Amino acid sequence: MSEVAPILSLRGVTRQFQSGEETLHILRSANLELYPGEIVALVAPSGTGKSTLLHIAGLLEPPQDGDVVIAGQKAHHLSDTGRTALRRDEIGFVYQFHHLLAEFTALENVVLPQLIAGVALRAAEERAKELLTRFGLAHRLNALPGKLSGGEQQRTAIARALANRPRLLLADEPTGNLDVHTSDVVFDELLRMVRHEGVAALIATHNDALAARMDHTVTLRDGQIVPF
Ligand SMILES: Nc1ncnc2c1ncn2[C@@H]1O[C@H](COP(=O)(O)OP(=O)(O)OP(=O)(O)O)[C@@H](O)[C@H]1O
Repeated sequence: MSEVAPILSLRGVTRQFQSGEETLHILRSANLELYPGEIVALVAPSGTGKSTLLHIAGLLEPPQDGDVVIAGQKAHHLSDTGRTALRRDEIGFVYQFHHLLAEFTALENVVLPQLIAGVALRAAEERAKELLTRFGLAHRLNALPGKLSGGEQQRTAIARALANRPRLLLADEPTGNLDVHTSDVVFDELLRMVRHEGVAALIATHNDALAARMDHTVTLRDGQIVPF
């Protein structure tokens, strides 16, 4: 039997920014391996590079050095189109703010990424209903985002991120915009859903109690990804 391969590998990933005269060494040859179904918390102080790391892992920006490997494919060997397809097919993103399309209903927001990926309308609607129902939103399918509560908006955004059955979920403070109680509930639902779907997840949070619910925690120290 072959060994299980990581769904995400970061190898020697380096990213620096120029701030006036100063060079900020945010990632210094950082390494990480995330295996299928593994749920890892990324907890580090503000400004240490969590969002930068998630952007690079999600192929939204390239590192200055090093490799990002998603599902066995080296991102820098791919064309722009290839990277876009890999991102669309394998990666779901959840941000602190939901970024739902305001003029589309909750259902349509979860259907749309599937249509873009080539899924037929009826199958996309089935999948969207299944996900939204699992998030307790069966009665809100036709609501516009502006009519949803903050928790409902974020549940819809999570359903959208999972719609195309990604093998990797990247989340940046996914409940950071919600009140403490709602954050707690939505976070539990997110984890339950990620486990149910067998998705590997890297989730940045400032909240140690939320981090403790994941499989393990890493942090950023001197530009390296290390166990917390
Ligand atoms: N495009 C950019 N140009 C210059 N500096 C940047 C750029 N993007 C990020 N930085 C700097 O890099 C550092 C890391 O930023 P990043 O947003 O990754 O941190 P973070 O850990 O996610 O912070 P927070 O928890 O506050 O969201 C910060 O000092 C930030 O100012």
